[in-house]
Amino acid sequence: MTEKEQGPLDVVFEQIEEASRTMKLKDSVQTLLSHPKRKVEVSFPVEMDDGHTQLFKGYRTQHNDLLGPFKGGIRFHPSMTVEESQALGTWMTFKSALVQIPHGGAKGGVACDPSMLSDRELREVSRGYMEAFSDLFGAGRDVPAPDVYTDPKTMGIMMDTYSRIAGRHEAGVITGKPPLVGGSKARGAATAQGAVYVIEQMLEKMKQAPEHTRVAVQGFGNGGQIAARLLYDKGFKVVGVSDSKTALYDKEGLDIPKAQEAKENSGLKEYGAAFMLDSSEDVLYVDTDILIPAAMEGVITKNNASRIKAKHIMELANGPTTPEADHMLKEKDQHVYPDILVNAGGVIVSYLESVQNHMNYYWEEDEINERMKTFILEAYENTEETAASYQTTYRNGAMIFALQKLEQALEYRGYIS
Ligand SMILES: NC(=O)C1=CN([C@@H]2O[C@H](COP(=O)(O)OP(=O)(O)OC[C@H]3O[C@@H](n4cnc5c(N)ncnc54)[C@H](OP(=O)(O)O)[C@@H]3O)[C@@H](O)[C@H]2O)C=CC1
Ligand SMILES: O=C(O)CCC(=O)C(=O)O
Repeated sequence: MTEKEQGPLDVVFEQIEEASRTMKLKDSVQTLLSHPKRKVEVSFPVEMDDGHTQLFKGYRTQHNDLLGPFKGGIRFHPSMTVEESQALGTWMTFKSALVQIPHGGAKGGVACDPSMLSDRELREVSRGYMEAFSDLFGAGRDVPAPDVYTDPKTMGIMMDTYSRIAGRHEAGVITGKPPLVGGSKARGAATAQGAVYVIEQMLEKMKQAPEHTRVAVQGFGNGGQIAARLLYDKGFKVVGVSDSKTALYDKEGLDIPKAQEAKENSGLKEYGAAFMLDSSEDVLYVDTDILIPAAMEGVITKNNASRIKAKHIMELANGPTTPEADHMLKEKDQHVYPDILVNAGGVIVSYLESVQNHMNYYWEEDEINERMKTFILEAYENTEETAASYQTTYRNGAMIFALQKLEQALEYRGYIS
């Protein structure tokens, strides 16, 4: 199989395999921790604006709930499949275990292109998905959240749908809701904010100032756009950004508020033709200290890893780097900070949102961020220490730490002795 054909499920299986081999995990335990508890595929009808009824396919993989209720986002994307939900759900299990929150892993989504749907159609797709999975979801069972092309509004509609079915207010069924209807004040920026804490910690260890640090970001949505802005506000030189259509580059540093305004209006191209790279993908290859892939899986492979110049790759997206690319980058002394650490701010604040929903009492943004920072920086230290003790990569260190926790949970819950 060539690297190009390696899908996210092959990637996550290979990552588990490598970590298990390094820590000499028993085959039987590896098998228990690799396979999902449940994979569900549904079809549900939606009446479209032109009067015809369209069938949509929805997915949810509940990978593992040893440490607590299943947890993980819902993605609306044309390429969504049950295999992708399994891969993403598996990463969620490892992420929750690494950052030590009491949750398991899951992920789901709908195969659709939200940019082609009206607001009403999108609302009906959101309601249809929640209705189809209402038996699986619930606080204490499986608590979804936003992912690619879903947002707080989607979460609010899904919470409302579930509450209607339950016949009572059920804020805790989903996280990432608008704060007015039970959301956390910090969840919107949490994924990016968590990555910023990790980046700042790394720079502190290297004694490097933000002003002398260049960053390029692939993806200009919830994760990428907010990360670019937070880093710009802290004085980093954000030399490159991209979305699915356009990449911008300025070696002197882009004006990120201006790029955000362009994105809000007609698109990143409005920033100026002089700053546009030939293709959106080219943002990966610019001269930068830190590269932040913040879009989709499988963007750094054996076919292009040799073109990456960044010394540090901070995976804000899930699964952007394939195992072969990981090894090529390591050979060139380029460090990959893994997704399950770097983008964990989102799920940590989601967990804190669940806690607030249970208490029905809501903290201020700074308080939530301080709590999240403690979780993510502890995970950073555990990743580094585990990697050092096994003389391996940060990815492998993070995976090993998570496997150790999950193996312990198997024992404590009576599955192994
Ligand atoms: N939202 C969250 O809380 C969390 C998200 N993540 C992960 O972060 C990543 C991004 O998610 P999020 O920011 O929420 O998603 P969004 O939907 O908010 O944004 C996605 C961004 O990626 C861009 N994009 C899509 N496809 C490509 C492509 N092929 N090349 C370049 N850019 C592309 C989109 O472009 P355009 O604007 O043109 O559509 C958009 O700017 C995903 O891997 C997700 O799983 C991880 C943890 C939590
Ligand atoms: O906030 C959550 O519960 C999960 C977010 C997510 O899908 C992810 O971390 O990939």
